[in-house]
Amino acid sequence: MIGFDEAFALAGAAGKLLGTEEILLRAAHRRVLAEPVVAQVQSPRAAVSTMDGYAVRDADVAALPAALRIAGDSFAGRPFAGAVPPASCVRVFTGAAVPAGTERVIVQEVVEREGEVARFAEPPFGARHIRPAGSDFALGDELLAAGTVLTPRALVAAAAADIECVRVARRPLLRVLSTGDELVEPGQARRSTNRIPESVSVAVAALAEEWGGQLETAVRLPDERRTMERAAAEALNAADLVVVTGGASVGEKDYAKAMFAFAGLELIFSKVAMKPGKPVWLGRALGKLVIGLPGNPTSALVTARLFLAGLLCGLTGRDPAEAAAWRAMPLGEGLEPTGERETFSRGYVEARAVRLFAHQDSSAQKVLAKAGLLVRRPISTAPVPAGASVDVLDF
Ligand SMILES: Nc1nc2c(c(=O)[nH]1)N[C@H]1C(S)=C(S)[C@@H](COP(=O)(O)OP(=O)(O)OC[C@H]3O[C@@H](n4cnc5c(N)ncnc54)[C@H](O)[C@@H]3O)O[C@H]1N2
Ligand code: MOO
Repeated sequence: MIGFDEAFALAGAAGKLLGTEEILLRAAHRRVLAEPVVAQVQSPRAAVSTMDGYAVRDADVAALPAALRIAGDSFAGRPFAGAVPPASCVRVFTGAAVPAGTERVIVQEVVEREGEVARFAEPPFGARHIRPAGSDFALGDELLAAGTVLTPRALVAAAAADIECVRVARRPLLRVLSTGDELVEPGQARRSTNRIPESVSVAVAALAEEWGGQLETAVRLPDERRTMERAAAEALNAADLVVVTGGASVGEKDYAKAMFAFAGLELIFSKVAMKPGKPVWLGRALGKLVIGLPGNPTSALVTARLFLAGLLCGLTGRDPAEAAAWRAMPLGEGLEPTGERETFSRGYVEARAVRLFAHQDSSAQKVLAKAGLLVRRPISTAPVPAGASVDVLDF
C-alpha cells in the first residue's frame, strides 16, 4: 500500500496531454488553453474618456468661469476628426477617444451648455477622467498562459485580445464501466427487492466534465467475467480513459482488474493508505489509462475527486496540483485520532470553521449532496483539538 501523496503524484504524472484542436472562442467555455493568448490589439485602443462630458485643455479652464466653443463630438467608435481649435472643447462620451491636445474630461454634470458653447464654473479638481491607450494591456502582451481554463472571466480577456479561435487541449474521452449484479438504471430499482440504483457513474461523468473530460458512454456490467472482458476490450478501443467502479476489493466477484488482464494491464498503483478509498487503483492497458474506483459511493466520489481530477489535469495540459489545492482552515470541533490511513472526511463550514458530518460511512449517499469540503488528516494516534488547523479541499 502506498501513501496518498505518492499515489496522487503518480496519477498526475500518468496523464499526458492527448492532443490539441482549434475551436471558436464562442465554444471554448471550460476548455484548457494549449497555447497562450497574445493580445492582437492594445486596450484601450486609444486614450479614452471614462465619463460623459467635455474634453478640454487645462489652459482653457485655468481661469474660471470659462466659455468654450464646442468644436464637435467624440463617440465610442466614432472619434472627433481633426484638431481642436484654441479656446474650444469637444463633447465626449464614455469610452470615446479623447481628442489629441485635450488633457482632461470635465463631467457634464458641472457644465452648462448653451447651444454650441459650454460654460465651466467649477474648478476641475482631481481626476482627469482619461484612460491612457494601452493602460490595460499592450499589443503583444500574453494575457492567458497555456494551461489556463477558459472560465467566463478568462473568456473576457481572450475576446479582448481580439482572438476568434483558440487552440485548446483535446477533451479526454471517458468510458465509465459500473460493475455489480445489483445495479440498475436509476428509476428501475423499485421494481425489484435485490436491486439498487447505480448512483456513481452519473456523478463520475459530471466530475470528469468539470475537470475537462467528456463522457464517451457509461455502461453497467454484471459480475460476469467474460462479459466484463468484452466490455473492457470495447472500452479500451473507444475511450482515452476507462473508469471502472466497484469490484476493486477482494470479494469473489471483484473482477475490475482481472477484466483487463487479457490486455496486459500494468498497475501504476493499487491500494492507497487512505480512508475512504483504500482499494483505488490505476493502470495502463493497450496504451490507455484505466482507473478503478471503489464501489462504495462516497469512496468512489472521494477518489474520483482526487485521482480522476489529477489525471484529467495532466491529460489536458494542466498542473495536476490544481486538483489538490488544499487550504488551511480551523476545526470547529475536536476530532478522534485517524489511525493507520490518511483520512479524507466530508465536512461543512459553520461560523468560519470546518465541522465533519456525523455520517462518515463509505457507503453514504445522502450526505454527499451537502458535503462541500474534504477534510484531510494525516495518519495519527493523537486526538485533534477544536481550533487546530486542518487542510480542506473543495469537494
Ligand atoms: N475483506 C475485505 N473486504 C473489503 C475490503 C477489504 O480490504 N477486505 N475493502 C473494503 C473497502 S475499504 C471498500 S471501499 C469496499 C470497496 O469494494 P469494491 O470496490 O469491491 O466495491 P463493491 O464490492 O463492488 O461495492 C461496494 C458497495 O458499493 C455498492 N456499489 C458499487 N457500485 C455502485 C454504484 N455504481 N452505484 C451505487 N452503489 C454501488 C455495492 O452495492 C456495495 O454495497 O470493499 C470493502 N470490502
Ligand atoms: O476504503 Mo473503503 O473506501 O473505506 O470504504
